[in-house]
Amino acid sequence: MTLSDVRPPVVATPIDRDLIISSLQGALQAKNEAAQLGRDLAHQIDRVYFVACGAPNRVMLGFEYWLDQARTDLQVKRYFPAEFLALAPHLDERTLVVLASKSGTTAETVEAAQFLQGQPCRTLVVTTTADKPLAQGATHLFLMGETEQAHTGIYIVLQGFVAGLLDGRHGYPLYDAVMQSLDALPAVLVESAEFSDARGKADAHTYRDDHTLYHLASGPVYTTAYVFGVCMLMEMQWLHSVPFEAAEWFHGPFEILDAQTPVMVLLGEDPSRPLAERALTFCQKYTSRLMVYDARDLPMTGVAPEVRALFAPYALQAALNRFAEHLAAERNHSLDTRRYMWVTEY
Ligand SMILES: O=P(O)(O)OC[C@H]1O[C@](O)(CO)[C@@H](O)[C@@H]1O
Repeated sequence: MTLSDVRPPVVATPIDRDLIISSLQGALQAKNEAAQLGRDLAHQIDRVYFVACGAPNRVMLGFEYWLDQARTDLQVKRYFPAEFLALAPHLDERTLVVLASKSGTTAETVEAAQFLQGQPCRTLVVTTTADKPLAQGATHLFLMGETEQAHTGIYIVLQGFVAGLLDGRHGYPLYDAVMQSLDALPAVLVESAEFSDARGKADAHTYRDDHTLYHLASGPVYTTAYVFGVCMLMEMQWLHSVPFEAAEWFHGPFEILDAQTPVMVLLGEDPSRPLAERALTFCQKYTSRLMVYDARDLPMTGVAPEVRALFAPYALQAALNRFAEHLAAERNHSLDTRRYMWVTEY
């Protein structure tokens, strides 16, 4: 008898509206203070470095995109903590380094924070609770509280900060819409999950025996392609699950496609959407095994129309979480299983 014979079968976790909504209350409160800090620092800083691993790093990718799109004159860069330390970019009193971590314990991120304590720059840290190693010594600390939704919580806090920063520095016409819509985001996550649950179940059944999956997305929606493709399907399902930037699809990767290749295309509502649509048109021609998740199909109730594009990656993520839950059940492979991460020395 093997271990899998005695373990209970994996089941998809039901959508828990109250848990999702209550888990994000700390982040929603912190975002107001973060927005105020953004305004306060608007003319005190010239550069913002975003530093994190994994999913929080890809949340920051979205801010890089939107800060560019807003034509800010701030210098904005995003780093993995280990690269940040190895490169040691310019730091001075007009530099803000933003660090975020769901656990607050990720070694590379904590090491970067410790290094920064001896530097002339400011730091802004987002994590869960004050006892976490990452919370120590930050110039500005934002705590979400223990949460099941730390990835979205980090987004909420940093979105508040970035909205305040842009408004204070350049004037940001979307400021009020962003801040009000953030309050609706927890319910939007529930809504998107409920809206997509049956479809996620069907897709999980269809693709249960595939070991390779490609994900295509453009602009800020690449955050979702990465978090779903890598942090969920690679890390939690051990699948060969590869996210690609749609902008690069025609520069090599598309050669992998044949009629049996499973591809997921994620469509957002930001200016990069036509890039993903172009990749989709190509995929429709050459593979019959295509999944399209389009933010335009999601109601996003309570999100102002003019800021739907900012929220689309998170609404899509909530939809895809249902696919992951059902895939875990179909494959009888729990999303909590790790063989190396937090288990071995690395
Ligand atoms: O947000 P944290 O706790 O720093 O964790 C980062 C880790 O989380 C993930 O984003 C997802 O599990 C990993 O890719 C990464 O190692």
